[in-house]
Amino acid sequence: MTSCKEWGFFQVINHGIDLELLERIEKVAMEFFMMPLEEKQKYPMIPGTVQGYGQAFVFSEDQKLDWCNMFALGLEPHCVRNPKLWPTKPSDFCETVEIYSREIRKLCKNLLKYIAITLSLNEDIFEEMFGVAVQAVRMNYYPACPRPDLVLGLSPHSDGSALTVLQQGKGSSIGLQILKDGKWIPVQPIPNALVINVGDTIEVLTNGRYKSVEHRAVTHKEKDRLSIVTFYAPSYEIELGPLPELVDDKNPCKYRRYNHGEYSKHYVTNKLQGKKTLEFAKIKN
Ligand SMILES: O=C(O)CCC(=O)C(=O)O
Ligand SMILES: [Fe+2]
Repeated sequence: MTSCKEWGFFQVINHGIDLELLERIEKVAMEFFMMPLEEKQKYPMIPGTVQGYGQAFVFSEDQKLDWCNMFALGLEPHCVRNPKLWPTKPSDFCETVEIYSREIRKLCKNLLKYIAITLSLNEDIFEEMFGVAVQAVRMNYYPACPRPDLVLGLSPHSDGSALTVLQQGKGSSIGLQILKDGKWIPVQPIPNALVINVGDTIEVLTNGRYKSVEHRAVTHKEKDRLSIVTFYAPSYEIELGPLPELVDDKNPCKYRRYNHGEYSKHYVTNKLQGKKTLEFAKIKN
């Protein structure tokens, strides 16, 4: 957790999730991506939205695209689900996503407790504030790329979530990188571990004690890559800003209060550009 404050991310090995489940989710994700295009296109990501199969964060015809196919689904609360986008094939896809999501949700709740404890806050502070937390999953498939020097797998960004749980596919190429002191550092996968990213929402709530991590994905010449990414965030209805307990003379308030739904909308309607979306919340002197 201490390294997390400095780095904005960490890897958990003792996450308590059955390794068989981690394998199962990878299997159904890969089976989905390996289906013929016509099959996947039955679940299209409509431009300007982030659910379904396709490429998110595309806003103009001359934008250089990332080398990545995505398939994303809203999960919780149920009102964020679009049932038309839940695939019928592979046949165990939906069931596996449901079980996986339930386990990841428990993990997120636990991790938020630990974060609260490291800040000497009531351990339930985030849970009580978040309401029914919003959860979504995004599966990213990066095919091998003949010119990795010319195109990124996923452009630099921080996640708008409170926390993100990122599972790197077994046998995938190494592709996730984080920005630290102006340098891109590859995240070496630890077998069976899950990567946890601090998202923008935790940066705001903790008044910058925890900082969201800027990260990107690179492609590989010969190997493809899969990642399964869960975003965990407060309910869209809540108003949030730095916790008063973390604001004082030495730590002046760095972010304004805002509605989380508005922030989410701002996030998904802007290109991925490092931590630029967080400008939305920053108090400028
Ligand atoms: O594929 C990865 O490792 C990064 C994915 C990611 O950052 C995202 O989906 O937000
Ligand atoms: Fe991300």
